[in-house]
Amino acid sequence: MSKSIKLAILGLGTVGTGVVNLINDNLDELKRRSGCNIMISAVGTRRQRDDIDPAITQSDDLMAIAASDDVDIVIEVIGGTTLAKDIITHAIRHGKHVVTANKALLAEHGNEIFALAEENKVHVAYEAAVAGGIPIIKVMREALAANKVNWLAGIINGTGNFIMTEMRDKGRTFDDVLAEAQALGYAEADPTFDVEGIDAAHKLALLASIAFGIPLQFDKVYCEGITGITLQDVNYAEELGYRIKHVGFAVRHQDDNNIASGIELRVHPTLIPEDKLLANVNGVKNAVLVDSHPLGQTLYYGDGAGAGATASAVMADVMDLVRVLCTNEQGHHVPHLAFIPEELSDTPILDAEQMTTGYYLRVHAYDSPGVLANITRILSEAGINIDAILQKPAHKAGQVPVIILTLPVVESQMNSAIAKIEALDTITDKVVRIRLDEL
Ligand SMILES: NC(=O)C1=CN([C@@H]2O[C@H](COP(=O)(O)OP(=O)(O)OC[C@H]3O[C@@H](n4cnc5c(N)ncnc54)[C@H](O)[C@@H]3O)[C@@H](O)[C@H]2O)C=CC1
Ligand SMILES: N[C@@H](CC=O)C(=O)O
Ligand code: NA
Repeated sequence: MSKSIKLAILGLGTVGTGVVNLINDNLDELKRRSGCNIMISAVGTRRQRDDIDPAITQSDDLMAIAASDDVDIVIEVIGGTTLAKDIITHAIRHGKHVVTANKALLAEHGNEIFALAEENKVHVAYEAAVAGGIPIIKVMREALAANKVNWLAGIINGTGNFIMTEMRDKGRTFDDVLAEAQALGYAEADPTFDVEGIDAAHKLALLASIAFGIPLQFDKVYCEGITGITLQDVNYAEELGYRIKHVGFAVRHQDDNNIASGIELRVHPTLIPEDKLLANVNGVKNAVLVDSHPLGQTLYYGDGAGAGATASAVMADVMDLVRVLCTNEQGHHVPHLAFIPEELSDTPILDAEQMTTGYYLRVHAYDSPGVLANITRILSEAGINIDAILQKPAHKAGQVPVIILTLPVVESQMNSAIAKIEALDTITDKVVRIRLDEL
């Protein structure tokens, strides 16, 4: 065994403990695959843990560990965007390679962190930050490196997908399933990030950057979560042959010369035909569908959250670095992006109003003659094609829910049509809209 590589694990929560357990369970595999001796030299923890090997330093001084001469790779799994940022930049400045699961930090400050890593010739690896255990960053960086990515669509929040699946299949309440997702270690410290789509938006920003070779632009991602989805909509969608999933889309628009003219970045609930693979990704599973040239469509599927899956991704990055450190004494490094060419550095992220999708509309109207005709007239005048209509029997005070599926339409057109529908005297509530994608 040629060399020893020393790891520091900062944060012993779900993921940190998962990494310690993985190393204990699979040490022989790790050594055999890397040809190196891999050891944990320090852990950063608030309280001393007696289940940790006494040979490993335990400290609550995370900044000191990050700069320690006794550490080659710093694994940041405390989460958050303040202390985690200080620790990571401190580690980079001290020449440490960094492995992190922290998508919130990278989505918000990744451009600066990757630039600092470049300057210091170290690597910041983040496989665990996107789609948990699915090796999607590795796929983008390595397996699809020769392809041009046209678009990708992914179910990239395990907690949200777990909640939607349990609600649909078992009729459980939102709060009950969320509490279970927290107990299972799937949810973010602040679960609003999961259910309001913010976590998925963080991950989409990272995916789009690596897929299209553009800077990280989390602030431009259109973001809607799952909190507005009711069981009623789930059931109506099913009657029409669709499942509702929370999906992140990154779509490259190009001009006639094949130059990127704009990029769509959006996360929101969407209807997917029930026979499509993405419609059948359930529970804590994630999946990312990538359409690239010349390969075509490929799908990546697996656990999107949880200790074991996330530790697997963290250690995949560690193994990459260990191989490099063991074979190259000069400290070879792999940049996040080799460079961002001038023409890509300011590719616009399109406004949500310019995006085109199909829609599921649920309109509540008084059961009076001509009401349906009025709605369909407004849609037709707005140039919106109806794909299906379902009129349910009146259920309260003579109100009828009318469900409409439309063909793809530009969002601004739909906004003005919905405003006109809501202005009709016969309409009793705000129109519920969920986007629909045939994928
Ligand atoms: N749980 C999951 O399935 C996944 C989590 N992640 C990311 O991994 C990171 C960690 O997530 P979890 O392990 O789930 O969170 P967690 O809350 O279970 O663990 C964080 C740990 O860090 C410790 N910590 C925080 N500040 C500290 C300090 N100053 N000194 C010492 N210890 C400190 C906390 O006490 C806690 O034990 C987050 O960035 C999260 O977004 C990424 C993919 C999946
Ligand atoms: N909270 C996240 C954890 C993994 O990234 C999720 O549920 O997907
Ligand atoms: Na991953």
